[in-house]
Formats: sequence, structure tokens, C-alpha cells
Amino acid sequence: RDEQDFCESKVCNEREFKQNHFYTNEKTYGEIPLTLSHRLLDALPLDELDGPVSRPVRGCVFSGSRPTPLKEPLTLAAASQDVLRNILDLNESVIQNEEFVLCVSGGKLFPGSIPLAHRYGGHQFGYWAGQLGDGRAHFLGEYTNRKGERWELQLKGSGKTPYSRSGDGRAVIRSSVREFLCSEAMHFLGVPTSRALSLVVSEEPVWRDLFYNGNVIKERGAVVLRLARSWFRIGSLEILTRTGELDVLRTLLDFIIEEYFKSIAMNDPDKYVVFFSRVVNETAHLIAHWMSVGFAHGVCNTDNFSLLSITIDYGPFGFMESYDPNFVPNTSDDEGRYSIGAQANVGLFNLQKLLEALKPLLTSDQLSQCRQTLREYSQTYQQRFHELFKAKLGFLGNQETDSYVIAFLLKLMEDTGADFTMTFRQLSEVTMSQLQTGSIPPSMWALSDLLSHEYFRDWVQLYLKRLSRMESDSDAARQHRMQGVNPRYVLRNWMAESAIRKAEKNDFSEVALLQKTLTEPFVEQEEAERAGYSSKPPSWAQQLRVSCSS
Ligand SMILES: Nc1ncnc2c1ncn2[C@@H]1O[C@H](COP(=O)(O)OP(=O)(O)OP(=O)(O)O)[C@@H](O)[C@H]1O
Repeated sequence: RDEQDFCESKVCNEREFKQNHFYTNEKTYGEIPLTLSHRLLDALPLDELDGPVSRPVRGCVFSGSRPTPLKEPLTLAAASQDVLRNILDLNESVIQNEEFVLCVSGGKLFPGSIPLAHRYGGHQFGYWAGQLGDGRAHFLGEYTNRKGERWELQLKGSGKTPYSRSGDGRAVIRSSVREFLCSEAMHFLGVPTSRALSLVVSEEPVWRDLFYNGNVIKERGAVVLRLARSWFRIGSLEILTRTGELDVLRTLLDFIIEEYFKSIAMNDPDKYVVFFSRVVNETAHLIAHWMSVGFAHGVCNTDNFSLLSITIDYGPFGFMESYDPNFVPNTSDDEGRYSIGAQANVGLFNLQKLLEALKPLLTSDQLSQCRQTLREYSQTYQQRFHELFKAKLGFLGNQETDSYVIAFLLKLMEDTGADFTMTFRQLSEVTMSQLQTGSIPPSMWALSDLLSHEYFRDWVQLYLKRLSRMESDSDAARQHRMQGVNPRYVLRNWMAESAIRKAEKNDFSEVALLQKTLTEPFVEQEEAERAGYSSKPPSWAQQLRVSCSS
């Protein structure tokens, strides 16, 4: 009852809220030529006007919440040219403008912006965690670009909201550099993902217990402005079912389908079934894609799984180096629930939770259809995985032995601990005759590791035999094809760590180098080679521990 009274006393009427924001915020609008609109705000129920008071929220999808500016001086540590130019239609010179730095860090609002925090819940590490929500993120509004694409802009690390619980609403430089670099890198690897426009660092002190052992240290706050077609997550729907707010659930679900799943007819009586099967399909594809680049998300909770099946929430992720299906990229997952090899299964768990959220809106027949879709998830995933790995090996067409050749290689890699990224890359650089004669140059260090395996020669024979079946194919054509899908550079932990150590001292040169390198991950680059980004990881990389505290 107390909780209910508390909520009710805070709820104000929606018109009042909008007016408050539209009229009193005007003077804080920036002068950057980027005007945001708010389709979501018009369509979805809104909570209340003011304040970052942490509380249980009911009956809405968003709460009004303004960013808290970071302590100055602020430094624009990095910006994505691609996002500026190709998503936001902005001229690159805009980043010289002080207003820009304020707008992308929460000090001012873009024209038209009405900042909101999204209410969602989620299953974390297998258990229902209750209300979560944007505890340190602010949704600023949406931008429709010249190409007609709609993008939703969000700040992360921009201060407390009603969903902050005991958190401080901030993000540190360390985690912000990682999110900025990795989300952009994933885009250029071709993996569906949120994007990042900018990274601003500040003098704001932020206290973090890095390894949850009582050793609290002072770090500095940073804000990333990130973008996605949509930020809705499985947890966005789950919370509404859990609290029995079925009208809001239906409103939100219809909005999501109408806005982001345009090919589903709103008058189709099975629209929720079709929606579910799309999410199942795309989630399976996304996780297969992660596997094909050796990406371990690290925290595959339902609040971190997008309904649009894009990669969101770059926390304690990692790119696998030595091939190991049990690879866990951080120090917080002792049981390996989110190990790289478990991601497909966790995806299924999350989709089961999505189905539970949809259940009150389904007839029993529709529920059975959805259950059938879930039973097909594993096959959808396997098929996509198979296609992606076939492409990584340069195969055209289908041969019965393909699955065996792929599995055989992965087993050899596991036995020898061969580097995942460079094994495939070097297979795309080596010639067939070098493979045939076993004369692999020492610079191909990952293949050299594999060479030590007693069965590697057997695998090579199978592989060459398979390649020789593609009669019209040449070695050069195969190499070209394979180099287009096997990156030479991924954001290895040690690379991110090296850039972070410098960034914490206000030297952003390595952030810039990594950003540049990872914009063309499939192309060999002189500077990146000099920096050792395709070399064997340095010995200190083994000791690195990635914290979940961020
Ligand atoms: N410092 C913080 N202050 C307030 N809330 C926080 C803080 N850190 C995390 N949270 C909240 O805890 C929940 C889980 O955190 P998690 O690290 O998965 O998300 P996040 O990285 O903050 O957000 P996102 O998923 O949007 O990238 C989210 O509701 C998040 O907003």
C-alpha cells in the first residue's frame, strides 16, 4: 500500500508534463542543427514530470527524467564520423562547437528533445530481478534522417532517473571507452548493433568497487551518446506482464509491431505469433553472428536482449582469443552461465521469457504455435552458424562433409588453443600450395600453433579436397572471399585496456587509432600492424581481468 500511495502521489497528468518540458526547457536547447521528435511519447503512457527519485513505477513505459550535467571541464574524447555524416546528416565540423559537447553529454538538450527514462524489468542470471529500467541512461528523442531512417538517441552515464535504485546514474571512462569502441567495431564487422556518436569524459568523480571486494577507487565519469533503431528489450514487455498491466502491454506491443515490424499487418489476428517468430529467428541469427566473430556478450540477461535483435549494452564483453567454448569474458560469471559456448542456449532461455511475457495476449492455439517456433530455434541457429562458418572457410555451395570439416577444425583449435580470429584470417591469407606442403610462414602464428596438432595434416587434406571441388574457383578468389568475412582486427581486451589506460590520463590517441582501425577490420593497415593489433597478444594480456562494475 505504501508503495502504491508513493506512486500515486507522484503521478501527474501527461499534458502538464509535456508542457513543462516543452516550455520551460527551451532555454536549455542547444544550437546544434539536429531537431528531435517524439513519436514514442505521443503513443505510449508516460509517468511523471520531475526528478530522479528512485521508486517503483506503474502504468507507464517512460518516465520524464532530465540528464544531470557532468562536472566540467568536459573533453570530447571521440566521435564517429560515420554516425555524424551518414546517420545524423551532420557536418563533421560540428564537433568543434562547444554546444555539441554539451548536447552529447547532457549539459544541454538538442532542439525538440524531451528526455525520458524507459521502464523495464528483466531476468538476470536466470532469476526475475523486478523493476530495472534506464538507471543511468536518458532517451533524448528520435531523428529521421535524409534516407528516411529513424534513429533513437540515448545518453548513457547521464545521471540518476527513477530507475537508478542505489546507483549513482554514472558510467566511468573505462566502460564508456569500451562501449563506444565496441559498438562501432561491431557495426563495421557487419553485426547488428547499437551505434555510438560520441564519448565525452569529465572531471566528475565516480566511485567504483572494481572487483566487488571492498576496494573502492575514484574514477571519472563519462557519457556516451548512443543510437539504435529501437532500445526496447525483452524486459520492456516482461515487466508489464509481471505486474499485470495488460493494457499497457498490449499498447506497447502494438506500437513496437507497427513501428519496427512494418511487414506485419496490424489487422492480422496472428500478429503476435508472427512477431514472436521474427524475434526468435533474428535472435538465433544474431547469436550465430556473434559466434562467427568470437564475440562473448558477457551479460545475456533479458534486459540486455533487444526486441529488434541488435547487440545492446556493451559491458563486460570480450572477443575470444584462444579458441575455447567455455570462454567467459569477465570475472563475475564463475559458473560460466554466459560463456561464449552457452550463448545460444541462453538466447533460448531469454526467448522463453519473452513468450511468457506475451502469453496473456495469446489464445491457446497461438501459444502452441509459438512453442513450436521455439522448438525450431535450435535448428535456425545451427543453420545460420553453419552458413557463416562455411563462408569463413571459403566454401561455395553445399557438401555433405561441410559440418564435419568445420567441427574438426574447431576441435583442433580447442586442443591447441589457437587464436580464433587469426586462425580464420590466416587461412584466408595462406595459399593452397603453402597448405599442401605445410610450408606455413612463421608470421602466420595462429596457423603455426595448429600445425603442432597431430591431426592438422588430416584436416588440411579434407579442406583442400573440399576446395578443389569448386572447379571454377581460383585461390585468389577464395582468399578475397574469405578476407571479406574474416577480420584481421577485433577489439581484443588488451587493446581496449591499453587505450583506456591512456584515456584515463587524457591521452585519446589510442582510442582514435583503434576507432580508425576497427572501421576497416577486414583491411590490413600499416599503423595497426605497427601497434601489434594482429600479432600474438602480449604476455600481460593473460593477466587482464574485466570487471562488471562500470
Ligand atoms: N551506476 C548506475 N546507476 C544507476 N543505475 C545503474 C547503474 N549501473 C547500472 N544500472 C542499472 O542496472 C541495470 C542493469 O545494469 P546493466 O549494466 O546491465 O545496464 P547498463 O549498462 O547500465 O544499461 P544498458 O543496458 O542500457 O546499456 C540497468 O537497469 C541499469 O540502468
